[in-house]
Amino acid sequence: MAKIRIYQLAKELEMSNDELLKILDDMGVTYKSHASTLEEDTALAVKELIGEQKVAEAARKAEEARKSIPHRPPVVVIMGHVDHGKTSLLDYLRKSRIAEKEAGGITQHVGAFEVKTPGGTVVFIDTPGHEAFTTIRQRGAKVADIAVIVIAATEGVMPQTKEAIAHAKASGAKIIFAANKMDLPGADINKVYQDLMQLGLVPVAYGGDVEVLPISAKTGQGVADLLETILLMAELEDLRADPKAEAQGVILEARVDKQAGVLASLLVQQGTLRIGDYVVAGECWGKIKAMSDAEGNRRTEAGPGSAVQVLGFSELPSAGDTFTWVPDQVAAKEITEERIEERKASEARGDLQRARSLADLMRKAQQDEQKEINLILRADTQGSLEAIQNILAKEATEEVKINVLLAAVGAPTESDVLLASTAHGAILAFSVNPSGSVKKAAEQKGVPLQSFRIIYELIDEIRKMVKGQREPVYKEEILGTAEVRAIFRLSRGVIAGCMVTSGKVTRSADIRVLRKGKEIWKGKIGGLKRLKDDVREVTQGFECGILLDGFTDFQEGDVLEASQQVEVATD
Ligand SMILES: Nc1nc2c(ncn2[C@@H]2O[C@H](COP(=O)(O)OP(=O)(O)OP(=O)(O)O)[C@@H](O)[C@H]2O)c(=O)[nH]1
Repeated sequence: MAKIRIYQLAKELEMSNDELLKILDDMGVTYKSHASTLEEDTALAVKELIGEQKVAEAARKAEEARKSIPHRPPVVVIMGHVDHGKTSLLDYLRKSRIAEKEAGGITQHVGAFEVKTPGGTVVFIDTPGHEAFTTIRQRGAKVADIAVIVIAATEGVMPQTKEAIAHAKASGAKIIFAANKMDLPGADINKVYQDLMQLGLVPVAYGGDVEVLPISAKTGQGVADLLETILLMAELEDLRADPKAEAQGVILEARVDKQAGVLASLLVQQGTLRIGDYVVAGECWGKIKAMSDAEGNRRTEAGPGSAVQVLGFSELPSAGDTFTWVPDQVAAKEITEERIEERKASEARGDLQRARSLADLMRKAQQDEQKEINLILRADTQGSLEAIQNILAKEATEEVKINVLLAAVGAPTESDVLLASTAHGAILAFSVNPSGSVKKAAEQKGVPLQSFRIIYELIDEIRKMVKGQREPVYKEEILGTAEVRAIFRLSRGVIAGCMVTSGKVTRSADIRVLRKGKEIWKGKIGGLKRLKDDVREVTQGFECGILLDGFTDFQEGDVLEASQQVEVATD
């Protein structure tokens, strides 16, 4: 930028001459009039200053806009080891809520309920345990802001307590511990403190920042303090939601009622849902015909933090799907149809890339530029677990952080698979055998699960994973061949009508076009059809239509050779 006159710069910066002159005064720049020329350096400095001011102004406005959005109640899930008192605590909270109401108040299960306290409202997810929570999380929806993990003070931290901590951490929820059963003579809160310390969680009572509240779900002792702590934590989190926004939230549960039809419980997270609104959730849509809340009251609208049961979905939505408001039926139908099409196309393409080993996971993580690898460790003894964790700590590098979600004694469980699947992690098992059902679950969800018997093999695997040494070696495997018998020129491309003459042709295969035995093109398939349907593969003896990605110049008699790259074991 060369020299510039003040009025020119003012025009460029879309401000008045006087405004710019004032800025120059503040900067200590001397001038005669608005027609004076500014040195290049000065003009640049002015521009920079104005730029900074604009950014600051935009940030201030954004913050102001955020602050004008009202607070919303925190959503809490209760987790913990079996029999530690999750259901009892939920029951107590539910009852205390009804007690305030007139006698005879009925409740209905709508997936969540509100507890009103003088300090504010708290929404509790009405299903204890992490299964429900994780199923919801699996679909990518964040439901709970805070997890209350119940620990019986008569027993202390138990295996599922650790699992619950891992689940809560993986979801990004804040954690509050409730040391339960304090009414029993055997209760010892110090044991709970010490057990938590062992996990690296330092309770407030020991100078740390981990909240541990003594309660009794039976007598209700401490429950008010627990609610207060939840609300305090929520205040720090500054949770807000705009009731005027388009309604959006999560499906908590759904079922078919023989008389009423599809009943879906949902939690409104943003905006206000009203009778007559159209919504889409996954591949389903609905027009809200009726809504009712946990008190059994009919509702005409539901704002942020409300859990309601709604009537009006066309089909059964899945728990964990997010729902969003759409303007009308046309939009609702179009969006869901598009989603169904997309899913079918991706299934036909065989898109679902699944990591099968740690090395796969590592590579995928690198592709996604993910810097953390999430692992679940399972071993036969505490000693082996510690040894493995020490090794992991040593092997992690600047680039690759290893995050142990859960390290526990015993065989991997289905809940581990859920956790790994939500966190895109892997399970390493040492000297423990995963059951058949767990292996199957891992397979289905695409979670790498590797078992080791010899510690050095496990160390080796971890090293390779971290150092990314295990460069995959691929070899080509011929799947089959198809012969071009007819050529169809359509608006969307040229389709080769083929007969599969050997093996099979799959949608994801690499294709070589051979003419008189010579390769004339190589690439991918753009579409594979049997009759009118998109298919994943066609086997020998069947006819199919093949559309290639970037090749249209077919001739009858051309041979399409399908192959795929397979990874060769290097050790
Ligand atoms: N004395 C006493 N007993 C309690 C308390 N909380 C729960 N219990 C009892 O402990 C047992 C287990 O409580 P639940 O609430 O069913 O525990 P849970 O964690 O929901 O158990 P699962 O649903 O099986 O995982 C029941 O017999 C309860 O009555 C408490 O604060 N004090």
